[in-house]
Amino acid sequence: MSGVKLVYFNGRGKAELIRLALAYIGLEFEDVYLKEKSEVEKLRSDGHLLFQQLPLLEIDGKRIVQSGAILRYLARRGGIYGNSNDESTRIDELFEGTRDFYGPLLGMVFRPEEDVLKDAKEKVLPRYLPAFNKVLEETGSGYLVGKSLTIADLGLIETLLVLVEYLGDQILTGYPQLQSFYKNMTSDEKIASFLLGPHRHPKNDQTYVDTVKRILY
Ligand SMILES: N[C@@H](CCC(=O)N[C@@H](CS)C(=O)NCC(=O)O)C(=O)O
Repeated sequence: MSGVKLVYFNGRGKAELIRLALAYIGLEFEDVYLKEKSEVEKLRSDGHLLFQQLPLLEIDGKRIVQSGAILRYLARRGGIYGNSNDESTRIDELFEGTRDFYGPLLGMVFRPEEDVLKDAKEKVLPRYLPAFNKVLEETGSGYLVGKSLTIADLGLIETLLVLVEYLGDQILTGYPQLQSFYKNMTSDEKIASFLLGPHRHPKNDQTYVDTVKRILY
């Protein structure tokens, strides 16, 4: 096992935030996209997937699964996980909030026929947009916790990027702190170069949805 490898399906899903985190903390890595069911089955039968699921990060001779564990590992390694137990706990609260916010948005891509979009607009957005806007207003630093970027900010910007991409930037109207956060984060040098670079996976489209369904179901 050599070099850093992120193994996932050919899409964003639970891997995109890991790609952003790897790029942000400056680790060179290779994206390994599995496109066939046989490739996933091989990893499973080789015993490389603890719970039979992806993503999988190979790094420094280790194999790590569970996106939350991978992201925290990278956050600790890159110094974007706070400086005390209290700070890390606050980061966890907000980071978990971004993951709960992001989850239903993935459903917009996979199950548009099930009114997921309507549900997202009526239930998910009113729960998370005001809450994150308020936190940013309280810290006043442009970041969710303290005065510098943490993994919680990366979680939030990835969620907002998907939201704006699918629903348009008017979705942030009425949330001034989130609008400035979106603007500042997308113009951050490291984030902007990730967004323009080779690791940013293109918007999930029907081909992607079909491929994932073919591999998984
Ligand atoms: N809690 C796990 C969930 C991983 C997960 O649901 N992976 C999906 C793809 S996004 C998968 O591998 N599904 C195949 C399966 O469950 O057999 C994580 O966050 O990494």
